[in-house]
Amino acid sequence: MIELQRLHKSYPVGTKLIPALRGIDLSIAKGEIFGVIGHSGAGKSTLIRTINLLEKPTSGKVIVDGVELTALDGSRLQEQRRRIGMIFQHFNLLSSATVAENVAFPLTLTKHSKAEVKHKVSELLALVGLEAHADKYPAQLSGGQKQRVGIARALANDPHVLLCDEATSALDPQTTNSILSLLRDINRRFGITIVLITHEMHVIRSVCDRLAVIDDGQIVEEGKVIDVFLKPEHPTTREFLEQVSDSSELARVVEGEIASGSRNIYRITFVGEQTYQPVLAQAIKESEATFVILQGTISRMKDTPYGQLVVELEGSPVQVEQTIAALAGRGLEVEKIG
Ligand SMILES: Nc1ncnc2c1ncn2[C@@H]1O[C@H](COP(=O)(O)OP(=O)(O)OP(=O)(O)O)[C@@H](O)[C@H]1O
Repeated sequence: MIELQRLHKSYPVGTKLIPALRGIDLSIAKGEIFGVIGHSGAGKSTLIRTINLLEKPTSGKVIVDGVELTALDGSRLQEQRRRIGMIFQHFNLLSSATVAENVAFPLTLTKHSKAEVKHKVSELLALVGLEAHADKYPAQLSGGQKQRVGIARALANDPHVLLCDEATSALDPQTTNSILSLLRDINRRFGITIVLITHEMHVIRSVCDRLAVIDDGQIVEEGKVIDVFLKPEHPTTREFLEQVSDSSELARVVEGEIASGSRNIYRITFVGEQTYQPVLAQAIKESEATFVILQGTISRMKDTPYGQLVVELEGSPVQVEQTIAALAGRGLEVEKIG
C-alpha cells in the first residue's frame, strides 16, 4: 500500500546540509493503522510529509497504491495526492471560513455540483459529530472540535490514506481519546490506511497495529505493537515504553528482592484471552509451589488485552520447575528476571 524505499532527506541550511532522513525503508499494508514514534528532531514530521510529497525526498522512492509518487509532478501528482488526506497538530483551518466551508474546501478544487458538495459536507459533519456546528467559525470551537473539522476536511475526497501529523499533541487526554477513537472508527468503517506520528506511546498503544521507532533519521525498531511492547530491543524503544509502564519502580522491587537473596523471580506475560484465565492458580495447584506477586498490570493494545505479572515462586527446585513448565505448556511466556 505504502512503500518507502531508501528514502533520504537533507535540508540545506546556509552552506551545510542537515540530514533528517537517512535511508528509510518501510512497508505499510492496506487498512493498517501504523504509528511512527520518535523524539523531537528524530525526523517524524519529515517522514510523514514525504508520503504525500509535501516534502520532496533528496533521494529514494515513495510508492502509494502501486503508483510511484516520486516519479510524478504537476497535475498527475495533484491527482494522486487527493487520495491522501492529512490532519495536523494545529489543525490548519481557514479562520475566516465556517466549519462547513472548511470541510467543503477540498471539494471546491475538484468538479462537484453545489448539491453534491452540500450533501457530502453534511455526511462528513455527521460522521465527526459536528452537524450542529456547521455555521460556526474555528475560533468558536474547542481544540477537539477543530480537529474533527480537520478530519472531516481530510476525508472529503474519499482518500485511501490518512496521514496524522501529531494530531492529538495539542489536546488534553480526554479529547485525545475521543479523537483516537474516531480515527479507529474511520479505519474500521472505510478501511482507510492510517499513518500517524507521535511522541506519545499511549497513542501508539491505543490505536496502532504496527509501529516504527525513528531515531536520528533512521528506523531503529519496527514490528507489531504487541511484540514491540512485550519485547523491545532498542534503547530508544525502551525509553518510550517507560511512558506507559511503571518499570522503574518494578526494577527497584526486583533489585530489592535479589539483594535479599531471592533467585526465583519470574515475569509471566499473558496475551489475549489468557489474560482473564486463572492459569497461574491452576499451575500452582498442580506443582504445589507457592508464589508472591511483586507486580502486576493488565492493559489493552488496541483490541488485544495483555497482562504481566512479576512473581516470586517459592518451593523446591522441582516444584518451581513444574510451575514454569505448566505455565509454558499453557502458552504463556515466562522469563526469569531475578
Ligand atoms: N525546513 C527545515 N529546514 C532545515 N532543517 C529542518 C527543516 N525541517 C526539519 N529540519 C531538521 O530536520 C531534522 C528532523 O526534523 P523533523 O521536524 O522531521 O523531526 P520531528 O521528529 O518531527 O521533530 P518534532 O517532534 O520536534 O516536530 C531536525 O534536525 C530538524 O532541525
